[in-house]
Amino acid sequence: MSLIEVKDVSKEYMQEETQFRALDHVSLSMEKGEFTCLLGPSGCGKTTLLNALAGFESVDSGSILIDGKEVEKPSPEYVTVFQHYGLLPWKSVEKNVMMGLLAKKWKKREAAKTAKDYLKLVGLERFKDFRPSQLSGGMQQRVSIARALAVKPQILFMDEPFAALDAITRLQMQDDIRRIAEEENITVVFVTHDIEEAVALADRIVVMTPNPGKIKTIIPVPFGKHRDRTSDDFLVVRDKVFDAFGMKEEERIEYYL
Ligand SMILES: Nc1ncnc2c1ncn2[C@@H]1O[C@H](COP(=O)(O)OP(=O)(O)OP(=O)(O)O)[C@@H](O)[C@H]1O
Repeated sequence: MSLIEVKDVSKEYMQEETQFRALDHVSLSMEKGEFTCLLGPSGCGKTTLLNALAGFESVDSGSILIDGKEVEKPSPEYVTVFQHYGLLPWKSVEKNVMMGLLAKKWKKREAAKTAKDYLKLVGLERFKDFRPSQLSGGMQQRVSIARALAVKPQILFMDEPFAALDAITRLQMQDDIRRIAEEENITVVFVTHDIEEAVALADRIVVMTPNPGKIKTIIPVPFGKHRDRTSDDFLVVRDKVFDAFGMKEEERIEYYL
């Protein structure tokens, strides 16, 4: 059995007195340790699906199972990282990272040690006494990732976590999260609308389309650890994704002829 199983899930919202189908018969499974990107344009239901997986939202029909159990509410085994870092501004970086551990009734000294280890993992050990406002956006997102990882989640849900970062920091963060997920054997479900980001990160890319939100296709990314954004293999997979969205250059040229 797969770690995550989404079976024939549909979800509708009321919009101006009409029903809007945000997810339409979505089925999908994800294996332990797999890095899955949910990719698609705005409004295709990526966040709705992620929130349903993380237990923040219910679905109208179908089922979502994690480890064989129906998802009914958020679980401490699964942590979500959002686009906005959600750090407490009055607490130090270290104390922010310790929060989840203290909530799990860890002793202060052990929580501080683990927080230090994870701050090291994201390259921020020497900033442990800083306040979040003294850090750049990329550094703050690293702190929120350290906080998420410190509780050793089985699954990490990430909703466009790098969307607010500059292009260079974003590339660096992509490499970091891919490396950390592998090192810690974490199952990651990552929402993005950036095709290159999905190819750089995923083991499998779930291509979604809107109106109603559906899975169009699933594209495997056979690179494992080695992700060279300039390699021919990378461009081939990227092309496949463009193709899935009907955006390939040849098609456009043909159209203009
Ligand atoms: N609470 C809500 N009430 C009404 N409609 C909603 C609600 N949440 C989402 N929707 C609608 O459901 C559709 C899917 O939204 P969702 O946020 O899942 O898309 P998305 O693919 O994550 O988009 P984006 O990339 O812009 O974040 C959208 O058309 C949105 O307007």
